[in-house]
Amino acid sequence: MQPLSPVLSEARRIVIKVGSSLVTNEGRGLDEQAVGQWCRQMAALVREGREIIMVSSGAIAEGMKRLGWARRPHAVHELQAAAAVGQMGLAQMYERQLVSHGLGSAQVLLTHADLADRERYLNARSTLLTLLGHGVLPVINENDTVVTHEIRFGDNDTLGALVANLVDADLLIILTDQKGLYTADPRHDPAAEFVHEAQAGDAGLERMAGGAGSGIGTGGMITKVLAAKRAAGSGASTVIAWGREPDALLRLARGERIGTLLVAPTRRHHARKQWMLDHLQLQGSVRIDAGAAAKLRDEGKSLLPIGMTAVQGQFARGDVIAILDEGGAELARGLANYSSAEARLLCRKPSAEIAATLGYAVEPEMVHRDNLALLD
Ligand SMILES: Nc1ncnc2c1ncn2[C@@H]1O[C@H](COP(=O)(O)OP(=O)(O)O)[C@@H](O)[C@H]1O
Ligand SMILES: N[C@@H](CCC(=O)OP(=O)(O)O)C(=O)O
Repeated sequence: MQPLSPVLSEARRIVIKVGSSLVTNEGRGLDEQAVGQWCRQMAALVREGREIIMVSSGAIAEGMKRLGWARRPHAVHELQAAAAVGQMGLAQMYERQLVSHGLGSAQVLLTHADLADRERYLNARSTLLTLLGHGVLPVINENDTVVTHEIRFGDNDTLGALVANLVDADLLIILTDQKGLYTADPRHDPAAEFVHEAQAGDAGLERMAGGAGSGIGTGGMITKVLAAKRAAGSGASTVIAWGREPDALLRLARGERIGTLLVAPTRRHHARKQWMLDHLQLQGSVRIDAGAAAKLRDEGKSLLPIGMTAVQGQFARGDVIAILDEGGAELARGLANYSSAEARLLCRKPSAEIAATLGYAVEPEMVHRDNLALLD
């Protein structure tokens, strides 16, 4: 047996994506038994302190079955109608199964526009982190009924990767109908060899995964390989594994090497920091006092409004801003929770006064420490 992998066993925040063919038993109808198995394992992982987010496909396949359609329609409005019908069944099934294993559940439907817009991105992130903080397991799908064709994620592999980026996950697990990635599509090439491990983003992987999908799902392996590359951008590694492998999730979380592991070349904090440092054009900055600077630098704390002494420039919630020390030297960069206009009103105010000052409070921090990169 291969040695245990710390990339797997040390992952605290995990996004788990399951594809349509698994969830709907190859299109025959929701596979509640399989979903029950994953829910049991996810509940056990949450109890041991891991944070789990699920991305589940299957709405269109289940909707087609409920509507009695044998073939996948091409018209977008028909796909959207099927998704609306099927999503009801998906959500009910997850809720039933998660509750039976003692977990609260929440449905989150996202579109591309939600993640492209800075403010909605931060809102989605806050909501998901709040749900995790309450021990509730979010079950995400694309909001198929409102998206137009051009801006669909289409496959949920991409959505899984973007969610992993959104919440700074350590690991993305993609469960599918194959044991993992092969050097060619095993449905068509009996000589295809299994790939145990590779580096996420390796161009050779994209050539191996060129073939189409199962016919039930939309992506095939190529979207999984590209999802791994995307997830690696924020430092998350990806595992592609067979969803019917007994106790796959528990075994992976113990570090067992099942499936294909696509390792992110850079670790999480480094990748995020690099992303912020790569922002050449900052919209503005906040100046902070010596006490706040020490909290950020020495204790790894968030920046609270009380430590801010001045605000320069024009920026919106979600923009990357510079954080300057008393002398004006750049100390850190981070994502602003409040716009420059709001921040000006919040300077030197305790967080308890944010709501009274602005009429609302989004977060107690000006920049949360998870969204903050200290300069060396
Ligand atoms: N190199 C490859 N290795 C494994 N599977 C491949 C490869 N290339 C194409 N595939 C196909 O991708 C399918 C999985 O993708 P898909 O049907 O979209 O699943 P899901 O619904 O889980 O997202 C497999 O059944 C397989 O036929
Ligand atoms: N949002 C869609 C997912 C589309 C899809 O087929 O995804 P996948 O099976 O993950 O390739 C649904 O729920 O049907």
